[in-house]
Amino acid sequence: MQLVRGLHNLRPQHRGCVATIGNFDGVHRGHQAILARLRERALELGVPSCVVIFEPQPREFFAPETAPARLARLRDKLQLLAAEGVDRVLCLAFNQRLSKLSASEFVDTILVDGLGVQHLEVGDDFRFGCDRAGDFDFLLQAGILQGFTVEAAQTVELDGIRVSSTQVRNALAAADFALAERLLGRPYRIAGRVLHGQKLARQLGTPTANIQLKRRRVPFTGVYLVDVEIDGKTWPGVANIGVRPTVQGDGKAHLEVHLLDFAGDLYDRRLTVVFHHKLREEQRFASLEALKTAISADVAAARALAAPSAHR
Ligand SMILES: Cc1cc2nc3c(=O)[nH]c(=O)nc-3n(C[C@H](O)[C@H](O)[C@H](O)COP(=O)(O)O)c2cc1C
Ligand SMILES: Nc1ncnc2c1ncn2[C@@H]1O[C@H](COP(=O)(O)OP(=O)(O)OP(=O)(O)O)[C@@H](O)[C@H]1O
Repeated sequence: MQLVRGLHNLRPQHRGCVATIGNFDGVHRGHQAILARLRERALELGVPSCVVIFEPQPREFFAPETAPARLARLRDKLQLLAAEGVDRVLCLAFNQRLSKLSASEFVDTILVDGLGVQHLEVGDDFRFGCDRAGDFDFLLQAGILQGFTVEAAQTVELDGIRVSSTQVRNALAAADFALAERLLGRPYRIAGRVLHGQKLARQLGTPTANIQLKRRRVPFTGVYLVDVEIDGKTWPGVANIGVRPTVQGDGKAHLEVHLLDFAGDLYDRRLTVVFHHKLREEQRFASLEALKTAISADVAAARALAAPSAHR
């Protein structure tokens, strides 16, 4: 899959494609359906498929404080899109200039002049352009005038509710990982490389692998029973995801995991954490001693749940 960053990096050979536009945070089952249809249309027309995404996402640009935490960072989104058979991603910087483009300027500069789009696949609720003035009907009309077709992707619902990134976030916040898995079509995972921490954990009696998150905010916090995948092997563990209020870190989100039955060096290794069950909220303890006692109880609780006889 090819990544093109910015309109200015589009070349004449990039013209002619089928495209879709959106945030694609999490690449959930609704997204997967739209991408499957896009792949079909690309094959029929004999042109590449292109997904147009924005960085930052529009809500993060307009309201950085209240925009929801991302389900996945850009690197993971690109991997998921590649796995869905997308040929090309056009990643546009969402800035003042882009936010001011009217719906027709958006169509002209990005879709027609930039991509030479032949077919556009979008959800029927898709809105775009300054003040979100452009909608599906606007695109249909523009397509008739400018020579491209537009199709509304079939809405994917689960139990009567439209699948959306918002619904996945809500499921995760409620620690309903089974629902998140049904919405995503795969378990929710966070992957990253193991960094050196403050080396406090050993003093606390529970060695932890600190996984680099490369983002300030995460969609949920707390202490969880997890599985950790390392080079194709899976280990049960207990994880804390949050800001670690007791040790007053840097205010950034951290993901730390203690593997129940593993001894060895994990520094620099790439781990994938799969969340199963919430044990408790992250707390601010009065002392490190109190934190140590709580972590021992977490490990015991995780062990009981992870035991082969326990059903999870
Ligand atoms: C199972 C588990 C539960 C944790 N719960 C909390 C918590 O409730 N509050 C908190 O401030 N830190 C919590 N932590 C994080 C510890 O503060 C952290 O592991 C410790 O500061 C060591 O950090 P270091 O690895 O960077 O040295 C938890 C860690 C683990 C492994
Ligand atoms: N359940 C769905 N069924 C069909 N198409 C969908 C579904 N969800 C999103 N889409 C379409 O996929 C494209 C990308 O969607 P986008 O990621 O912007 O929204 P979303 O998943 O609904 O997220 P949010 O909850 O943040 O609004 C859009 O064209 C959108 O209409």
